[in-house]
Amino acid sequence: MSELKYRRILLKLSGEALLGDGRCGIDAAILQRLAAEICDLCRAGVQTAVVIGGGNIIRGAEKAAEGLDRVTSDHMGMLGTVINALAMQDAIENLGLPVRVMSALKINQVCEDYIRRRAVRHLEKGRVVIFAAGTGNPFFTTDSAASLRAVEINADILIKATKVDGVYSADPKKDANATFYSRLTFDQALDQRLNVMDATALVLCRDHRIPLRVMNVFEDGAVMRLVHGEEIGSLIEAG
Ligand SMILES: Nc1ncnc2c1ncn2[C@@H]1O[C@H](COP(=O)(O)OP(=O)(O)O)[C@@H](O)[C@H]1O
Ligand SMILES: O=c1ccn([C@@H]2O[C@H](COP(=O)(O)OP(=O)(O)O)[C@@H](O)[C@H]2O)c(=O)[nH]1
Repeated sequence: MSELKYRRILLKLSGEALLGDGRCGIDAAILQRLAAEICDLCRAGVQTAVVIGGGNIIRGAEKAAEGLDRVTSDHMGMLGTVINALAMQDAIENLGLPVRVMSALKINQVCEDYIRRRAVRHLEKGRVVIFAAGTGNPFFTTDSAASLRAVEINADILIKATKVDGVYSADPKKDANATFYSRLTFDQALDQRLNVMDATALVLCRDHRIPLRVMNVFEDGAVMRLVHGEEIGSLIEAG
């Protein structure tokens, strides 16, 4: 394969993608496949940091709509991301790669606290770093956490691996006539309210000039091709 285009990436994995055909929880085969892809990236020399969502376990806003206090339900959502992160840590470790979960909430009998300088050090040593518990604050999403960590660790790119092939003119799951954008600017995504990522996440990437790729999490080997420069999914850049 060609030279690496990106040497340090922040990979945002959809929590919901871990569901598979189930209604709640983690599909072992999907977890294994994603862990293997992360290991391949690391072995190819890509410093790989990961943020995993929690949509397969709990979404705070949905629980709040059912009557639960919003802050409490967001705390539950963040703990859900820790569960996913621990599962991924185990899967990666079983494939023989060093990996650390770092949590934005303090649960240091379970995993490391998030400390930026330590995270960067882990990456430099070739360890996979999984950032858990989102930003540590309610009312945010793991997409915002992914943007924040990408900026903090100075990632070359943020890759959002999700359930659609990229960014469309409208939600392709709801509008069959939605057209695909292979390239667009953050301002375009914000102005046109292309809800593939929340505004906080988009603004952070825009202001700190971190390019964002949105791609399908179910496409085997796509992240590897992407880090070698192939155009995959949609690229969102500062204008
Ligand atoms: N303009 C758009 N282009 C692409 N996807 C969109 C758009 N608007 C809404 N979506 C939806 O956004 C979803 C991805 O965001 P989200 O639900 O946060 O997923 P994730 O679980 O990856 O965080 C897609 O599955 C898609 O249905
Ligand atoms: O900084 C954060 C990140 C996440 N969450 C909570 O964790 C849940 C799971 O994350 P998300 O919905 O982003 O997961 P994904 O859509 O990526 O699976 C969210 O619904 C929120 O309730 C939060 O409160 N603060």
